[in-house]
Amino acid sequence: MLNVDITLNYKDFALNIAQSFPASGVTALFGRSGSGKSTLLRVIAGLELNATGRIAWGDDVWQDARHRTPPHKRGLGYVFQDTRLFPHLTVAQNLSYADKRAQNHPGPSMDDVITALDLAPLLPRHPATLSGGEQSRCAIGRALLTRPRMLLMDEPLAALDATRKAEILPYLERLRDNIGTPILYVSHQMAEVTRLANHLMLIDKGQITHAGPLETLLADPATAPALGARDVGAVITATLTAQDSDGLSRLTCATGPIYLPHIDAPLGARLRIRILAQDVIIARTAPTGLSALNILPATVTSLHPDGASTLVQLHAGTDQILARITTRSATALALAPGTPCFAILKTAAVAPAHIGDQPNLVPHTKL
Ligand SMILES: Nc1ncnc2c1ncn2[C@@H]1O[C@H](COP(=O)(O)OP(=O)(O)OP(=O)(O)O)[C@@H](O)[C@H]1O
Repeated sequence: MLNVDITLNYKDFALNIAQSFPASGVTALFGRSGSGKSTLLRVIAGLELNATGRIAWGDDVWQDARHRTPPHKRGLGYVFQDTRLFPHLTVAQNLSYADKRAQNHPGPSMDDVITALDLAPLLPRHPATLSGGEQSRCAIGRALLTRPRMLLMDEPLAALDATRKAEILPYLERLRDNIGTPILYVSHQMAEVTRLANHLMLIDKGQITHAGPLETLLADPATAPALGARDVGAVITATLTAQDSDGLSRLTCATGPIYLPHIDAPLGARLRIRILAQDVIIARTAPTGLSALNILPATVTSLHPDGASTLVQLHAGTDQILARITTRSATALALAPGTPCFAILKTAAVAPAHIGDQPNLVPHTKL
């Protein structure tokens, strides 16, 4: 566990953080531009000399009033959007450079990293001959081979276009589930965060406003203002059960089947699906003669009116769903906590980028 209790004052900005960071899985730090994400990473790394307070990794105190552990002795790894690979070295040499200087902590072997990131075909090449996504994979591999206690990733995919990003996200899911190095992941892309993170922290004006398991925070209407109207939406867990001949994939979630455009995953895969609140509509009775295929029985948990629109939190089996409807409709349907209803989701509303593997974490010590 990383414990941070620090203050840092710039002329027009103050960072005030009192927070514990889990030492497993992927913790996403999400906030708008200028909220303090990169500054917090630099404080943890020991690069902000004006930060006051205490930082400790378990019993190992990195900073207090009397002492400050230099950055290179904290056992942290970094990945930035600028990959910073050594241009004169091949991929293999970049990786062995890190391997030879590795910290004396548990961590993945060279083979583990090459397999997880599919680096074998790239080993003889120089960074300049690689695509942006390939360079990112090498940079992540190199950082992991320093066997860090924690990997700090500051918008590592920000320089990539949507296609390259989609290519690299499955590799990051694989790292999360197979390598076990805890990751603190800075992003302002909610789609990326919901694919990767199992823990979420929202930061605003230099303070962490919400922290908790990703599923819980995304289903909490209190976090909606921090996420912004377009990004509000819960995640549900579903199992891929069939590939239908008309091109749809059938999944089973807590309250029954749902159908989505073809998902390229093996049958039985446990998937995490992000459902945006703006894509869900609500009916009091089971609709008939409707084109939408996904009609989930649910119960209203709470209502959160905000002017003309109302955010409705629903329970659908063990899943929670958020729906944004007009306040007029919420009144017309007489919705109240406990009201049984149906949550309706258009099949095409779920973008492929919003479907990922359900996290299946391994403990760090497995390695
Ligand atoms: N060295 C500095 N001196 C003065 N102000 C700074 C300094 N570094 C950062 N700031 C200010 O601190 C605030 C937080 O910056 P930071 O880079 O941490 O934000 P961020 O959340 O990472 O943003 P982005 O998503 O745009 O990268 C900003 O208002 C920035 O202008």
